[in-house]
Amino acid sequence: MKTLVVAATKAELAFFYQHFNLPEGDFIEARNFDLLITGVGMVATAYSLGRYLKSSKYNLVLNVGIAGSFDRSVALGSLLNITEDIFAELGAENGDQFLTITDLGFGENHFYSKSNIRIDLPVAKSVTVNCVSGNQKSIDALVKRLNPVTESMEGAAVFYACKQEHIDCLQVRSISNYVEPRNKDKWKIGLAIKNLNDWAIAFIGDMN
Ligand SMILES: O=C(O)c1cccc(C(=O)CC[C@H]2O[C@@H](n3cnc4c(=O)[nH]cnc43)[C@H](O)[C@@H]2O)c1
Repeated sequence: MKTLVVAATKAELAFFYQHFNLPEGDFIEARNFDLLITGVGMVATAYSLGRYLKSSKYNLVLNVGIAGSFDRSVALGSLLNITEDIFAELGAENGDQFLTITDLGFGENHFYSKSNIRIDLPVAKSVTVNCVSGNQKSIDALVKRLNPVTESMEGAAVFYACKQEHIDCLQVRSISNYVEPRNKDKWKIGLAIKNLNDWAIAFIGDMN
């Protein structure tokens, strides 16, 4: 059985590709792990994992990527172990009230990582969104309703696919920005990607 390393973009694993001397491509089979680049967002992620998880080859999915933090005490470039992830927008508005897909009786929107592998990083709760939050009113509403630490565009989709296929899953996110009205000049993408790749290289190295 193998580990499947999953990221939304190749750029988020640039140093990992270099370190393991991986060829270009969105699905790569290495000796000790496979790597899958899904594309950004929950739809691309679910489609891609649906294609590749069916092979029954994997005992662990490791989802890695950058993310925004709602919590200003989390330093940009720091890594978090996301153990809980929620599809924040999946449901229905009922005036000022938000009804989750569970409230509507159509399924689940809240997922947990399931793995016995201990990783030495602070744990955090995340939300997964289609639209990166950049409006102070919607940010305040999201924090009030779900109190997340981080936000990504894929995490809960990975947890969902792994739950469907009964495969253990870890999600490690490196904080590239604070969730605030959009100002990409303040994002520390390079630092977040470097720290994420150093961690992923060591993790995969230690496992094999
Ligand atoms: O502009 C670049 O150089 C660049 C390089 C690598 C990746 C990116 C991305 O924008 C990746 C999109 C990816 O980032 C996650 N993300 C990061 N911050 C947030 C956020 O505040 N809210 C939601 N998602 C965020 C997300 O998972 C995307 O897949 C750019």
